[in-house]
Amino acid sequence: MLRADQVRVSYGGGQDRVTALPGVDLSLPAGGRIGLVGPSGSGKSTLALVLALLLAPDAGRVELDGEPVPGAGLSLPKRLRRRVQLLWQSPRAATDPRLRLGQLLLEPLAAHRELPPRPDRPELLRRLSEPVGLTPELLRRYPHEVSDGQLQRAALARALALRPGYLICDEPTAMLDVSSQAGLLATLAEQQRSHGLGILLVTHDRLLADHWCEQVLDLRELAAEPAG
Ligand SMILES: Nc1ncnc2c1ncn2[C@@H]1O[C@H](COP(=O)(O)OP(=O)(O)OP(=O)(O)O)[C@@H](O)[C@H]1O
Repeated sequence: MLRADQVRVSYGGGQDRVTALPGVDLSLPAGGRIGLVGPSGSGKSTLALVLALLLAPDAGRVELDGEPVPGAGLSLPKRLRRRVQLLWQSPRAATDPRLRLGQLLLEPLAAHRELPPRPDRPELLRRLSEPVGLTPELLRRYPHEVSDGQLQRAALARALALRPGYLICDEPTAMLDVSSQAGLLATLAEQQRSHGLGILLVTHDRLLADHWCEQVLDLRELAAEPAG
């Protein structure tokens, strides 16, 4: 279970202070599929960053499989960081344009010193890319040589490379056309089933959330007091 307990986040200071999350609870079960909806500015992305262990809340706590998470980002031990991954809305903003897709997939493994010897890498790349439908030919291309849908698939394979227990998806289909959206959601569902991945789908699209998720939470109802 990945849990946010009375999580509070503010940005800025003085007159510019904005309370993005006023004290919010959310639980994402291992192997569960939870939707998070709410209007623009209600704090969905902020809560996504907190749950992805990238932003430390001002107050409240985050718990990962029963263990309190002490802080966020690079201050956390690698063994905690690898357990939760984030799939961003824009794959172009989230990927290094100088790396071929195959290199993008292997990068997290290199960062965690888990890259196998060179002769074993083609097999590893095949294992990472096949479930998301990327061909070896696409893996040789740079991000500017592929579509948004193909790049988002590479971003998903990259997020799954370290075999996380939880995946936070912040509007992952917003930049994609309808057929790429359906393909990505089908791949996510398959990962949930086959690997017991817990998935939080952040979206402004209530219909999509109702259709795809086992439970849908509205951030306005989670907030203990109105954001402002
Ligand atoms: N880095 C930041 N600095 C200052 N204010 C911020 C920052 N990030 C978000 N905010 C503010 O915090 C509030 C919540 O923003 P957030 O992006 O979490 O909402 P959201 O529900 O994801 O919105 P959207 O659906 O438009 O992406 C908003 O009022 C926003 O303007």
